[in-house]
Amino acid sequence: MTATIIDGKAFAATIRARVAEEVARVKAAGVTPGLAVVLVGEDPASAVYVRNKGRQTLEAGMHSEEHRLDATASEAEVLDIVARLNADPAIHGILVQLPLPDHIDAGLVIDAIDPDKDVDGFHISNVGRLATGQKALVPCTPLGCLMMLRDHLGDLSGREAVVIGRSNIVGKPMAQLLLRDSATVTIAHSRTADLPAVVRRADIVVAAVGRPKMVTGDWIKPGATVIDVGINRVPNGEKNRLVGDCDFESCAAVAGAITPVPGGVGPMTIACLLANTVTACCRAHGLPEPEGLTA
Ligand SMILES: NC(=O)C1=CN([C@@H]2O[C@H](COP(=O)(O)OP(=O)(O)OC[C@H]3O[C@@H](n4cnc5c(N)ncnc54)[C@H](OP(=O)(O)O)[C@@H]3O)[C@@H](O)[C@H]2O)C=CC1
Ligand SMILES: Nc1nc(=O)c2c([nH]1)NC[C@@H]1CN(c3ccc(C(=O)N[C@@H](CCC(=O)O)C(=O)O)cc3)C=[N+]21
Repeated sequence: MTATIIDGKAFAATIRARVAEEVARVKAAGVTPGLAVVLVGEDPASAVYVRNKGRQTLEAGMHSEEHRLDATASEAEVLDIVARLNADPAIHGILVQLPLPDHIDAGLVIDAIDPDKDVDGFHISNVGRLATGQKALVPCTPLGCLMMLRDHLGDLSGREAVVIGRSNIVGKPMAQLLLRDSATVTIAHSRTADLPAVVRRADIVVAAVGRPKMVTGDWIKPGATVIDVGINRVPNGEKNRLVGDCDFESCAAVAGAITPVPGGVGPMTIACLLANTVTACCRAHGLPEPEGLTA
């Protein structure tokens, strides 16, 4: 069997086109959705992400701003910028790029963001709202994965899903979203006993580990849908190359469908960030919410 390749890049372009339509509608009502990104220090791994984000925000017709601070900036300086953005009526979405330098408490900074502007969905109230089934802003990477799964599989109810990784930004919210869609969810991590056997049960595998090509084809149930969240830079001659957490060749030989890296989850993450910004803007102004762009 050879897997269908789920084209995240193409799917993300359709989401961004929908976002642009919604931006036009909101602008006609007199509001321009605005996204602010806060960067502390230079993280080379995040450079492409940040560049693409800024460009695509403008292309969708939104207002975009970047606030760059030196790596030596104090926690108080970061909190001060967040406070100003919270109070700024032109800003509907705030994203503080992670990781932050070690001397800054990331949890403190995230929880200082107005939850209604927290387009990453990392604030403790959004985490709690998602977990309790209330209206929330949902983390972009899991939201993008969910959209691809629904698009490819339709109804997810009753399906066996295994999420590998339990981070607050990917694994845990992914599991919450799958649970909300009535999948039977297992969260695996570094202490999971016999991980290959656990993954072999899955109709849906979401790999969010950060280990290049860890998941191999012999772990995959024939016909399963594999979502590869991993973004790993590995040396390739003079340059670096991006690979996922799944060994694409061997997994694609067994899976029913698989996302590539690059061109899978990454572009969907950015598209969902734009979608969350329009959603936050509509909620802030009491405008009807976009359809099909939320979880
Ligand atoms: N495409 C995109 O838009 C995005 C991609 N990413 C990528 O996704 C990957 C995961 O990111 P993130 O969640 O932030 O990473 P974290 O490092 O925060 O979490 C990794 C998780 O993987 C688990 N893990 C580590 N080693 C193993 C192992 N050998 N077997 C099983 N589980 C293991 C860890 O378990 P434990 O908790 O026990 O330590 C942990 O829960 C990275 O490659 C990252 O670059 C991240 C965000 C967005
Ligand atoms: N507050 C915060 N929120 C995040 O969502 C967040 C973050 N911090 N810090 C870093 C991680 C990583 N991340 C990526 C998003 C898109 C691509 C992406 O577009 N990747 C392209 C390729 C990019 C390339 O060529 O390097 C792809 O996979 O096709 C990658 C990585 C979001 N993150």
